[in-house]
Amino acid sequence: MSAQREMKEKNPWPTPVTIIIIIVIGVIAIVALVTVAVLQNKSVPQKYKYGIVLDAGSSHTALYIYQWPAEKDNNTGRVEQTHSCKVKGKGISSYASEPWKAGESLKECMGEAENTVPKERAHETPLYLGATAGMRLLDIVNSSASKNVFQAVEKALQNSPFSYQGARILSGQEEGAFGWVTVNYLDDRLKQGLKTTGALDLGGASTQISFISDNFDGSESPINSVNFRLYGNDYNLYTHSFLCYGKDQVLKMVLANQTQSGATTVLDPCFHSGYNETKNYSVLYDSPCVSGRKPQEAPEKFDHIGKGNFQECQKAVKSVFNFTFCKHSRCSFNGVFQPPLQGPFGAFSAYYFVMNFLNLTDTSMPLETVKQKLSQYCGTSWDKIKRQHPTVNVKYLAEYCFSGTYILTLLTEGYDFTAETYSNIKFIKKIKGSDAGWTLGYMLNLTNMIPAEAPDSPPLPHAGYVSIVTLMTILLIGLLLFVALRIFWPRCSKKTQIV
Ligand SMILES: Nc1ccn([C@@H]2O[C@H](COP(=O)(O)OP(=O)(O)OP(=O)(O)O)[C@@H](O)[C@H]2O)c(=O)n1
Repeated sequence: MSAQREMKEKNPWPTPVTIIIIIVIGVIAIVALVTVAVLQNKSVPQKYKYGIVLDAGSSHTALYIYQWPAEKDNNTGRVEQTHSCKVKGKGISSYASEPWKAGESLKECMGEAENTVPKERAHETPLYLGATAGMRLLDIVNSSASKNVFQAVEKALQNSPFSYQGARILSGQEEGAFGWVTVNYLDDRLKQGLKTTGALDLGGASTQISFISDNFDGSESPINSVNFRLYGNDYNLYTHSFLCYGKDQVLKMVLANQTQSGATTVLDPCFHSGYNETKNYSVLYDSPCVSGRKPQEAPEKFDHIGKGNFQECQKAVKSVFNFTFCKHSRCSFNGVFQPPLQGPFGAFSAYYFVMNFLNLTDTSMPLETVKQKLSQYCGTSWDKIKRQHPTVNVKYLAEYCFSGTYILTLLTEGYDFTAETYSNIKFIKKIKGSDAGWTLGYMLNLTNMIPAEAPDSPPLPHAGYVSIVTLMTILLIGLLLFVALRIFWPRCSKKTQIV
């Protein structure tokens, strides 16, 4: 047979039935992938767990409610402040002579807590009360009065629907350390093992400084050392709390220094000219921070008259610091060891209230300019100040010149911030919606919400998972398009074959 050339067209692809099956499987696969991706990323209605902390400070009590995703309380969910309530009236230590009022005072804020925490969560919501320097001082002068106040407070809290976990006085060291934990937790520095921020807390009766220093391992002054292991990282924190160095007690100490002669008139450079109030010697000297120093021949009252002079005020404030003795290699003041300052600092509580009022929270402003502005403010007459701030509580208003001067003196002379390092301080009230202060750190610690070791990460991060699903979907669509082209435009896929 002679060689015959037979031109024969042959389609190399599967039959239409096979192709339809492939398309159907492909479509099902895409639908399944998209459904899974959508379901994975769908925002399910979030359920929360709650925790409540009462900060019983020297000047006032505040209630904070925290929440975190219920399914993530195995240390991975973010805890955030969802509500806060300022208790009306003074701090619980001021109810020493009528303790039942301390319990009564909490009722309004406890009511707000009941309205905030869902009823079904209340019984499992831990409730803590921590008292700070006001109660520390009361405990020193009258421990039975302090016990009575706690009893009254406990009674009020035990009657709440929450899971009451107890009320106690925090040590100054705890107050400093938990403030540091709060700031660094909220900044996400702990989980990521980043360099930490120091914490500066100024209250009414005490002040705290806490930071990590490469030059501090706790050996020189063990009482200033707190060790943590958090998310797999070790921290050796330097912390110190100065009792009596909160701004209300320092004001008493400065005034005590000015009234040692038992005078009936005191010309005070830290108060505005035109300020004139009659005050009681016994009220001024009622605190253990100045007790024993009341002049023997003191009259009942004295006229507290403002002079409005920043430089003189600085001198008067400096007189409450002792810089002359130090048995360590270096000290801040009053013989307290302090390693060299290191890193950025967050300054909160009264640091923020005062500097914010004075419009001096911008620390990029040269320190000299800050002093000039404060000097100008202190030199303004009391009448003008009152006219300029008609809505501000007059008690606070009268003290801002003194408070600003004390803050600058404490930071620069006390802790040794310089013109260069002053800009390392950031005056803060809140971080990502939660107040800076010891309460959050305290709750995180008591509820074991910060693990010592880093939690295991999932085999695939969320972003990786979404990328893989997207890639596979694109590939499948491409494959289906390719197959469809082959079917509907067969010529594109036909090749002339020579058999
Ligand atoms: N707008 C405001 C609010 C408060 N203050 C002052 O800030 C201090 C209160 O700070 P805070 O952190 O609330 O202190 P306490 O917790 O009351 O005090 P401590 O921690 O020492 O017990 C008080 O001196 C108060 O007069 C202020 O100057 N301006």
